Amino acid sequence: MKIKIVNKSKNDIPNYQTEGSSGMDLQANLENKIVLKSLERKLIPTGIFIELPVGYEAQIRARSGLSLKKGLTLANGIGTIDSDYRGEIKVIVVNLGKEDIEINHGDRIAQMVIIKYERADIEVVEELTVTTRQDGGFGHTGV
Ligand SMILES: O=c1ccn([C@H]2C[C@H](O)[C@@H](COP(=O)(O)OP(=O)(O)OP(=O)(O)O)O2)c(=O)[nH]1
Ligand SMILES: [Mg+2]
Repeated sequence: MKIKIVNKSKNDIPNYQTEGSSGMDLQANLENKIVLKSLERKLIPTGIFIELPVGYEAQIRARSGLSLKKGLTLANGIGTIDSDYRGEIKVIVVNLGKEDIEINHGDRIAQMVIIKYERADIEVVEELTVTTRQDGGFGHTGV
């Protein structure tokens, strides 16, 4: 599938790092470096604007290396980019580590995965169908 990208950043367009990567890395587009204190969160611009076909979303996800090594993750878990959004893609980072984290221009701070989604028509009912599980959850089958 194809998406349209406008690149207003001073970085290259986002790209897949390996043949089988599902996410393309997003780079920070910054005039000055940002320092994120422990538990601090900030909105990081990318300078990237995309247009997705209807029926597709983009998910912004943390990069595991940064999460593990520095505690840099996303405050919104997974960011959702709607197919009708035409604004700049921004990344809501949070420092879950104890040390300050420096973010410099060009740093690959997150990754973007393009996903097909369904929109549901809602049928309001009085009862749901019975299952073996019923309301069991949250570890009711054991850990
Ligand atoms: O990590 C993110 C999450 C969202 N967005 C942009 C694209 C998305 O289409 C829009 C709205 O995101 P979302 O629906 O998650 O936020 P909201 O708080 O529900 O805002 P809105 O009322 O504008 O939908 O913000 C980003 O750039 N980065
Ligand atoms: Mg919303």
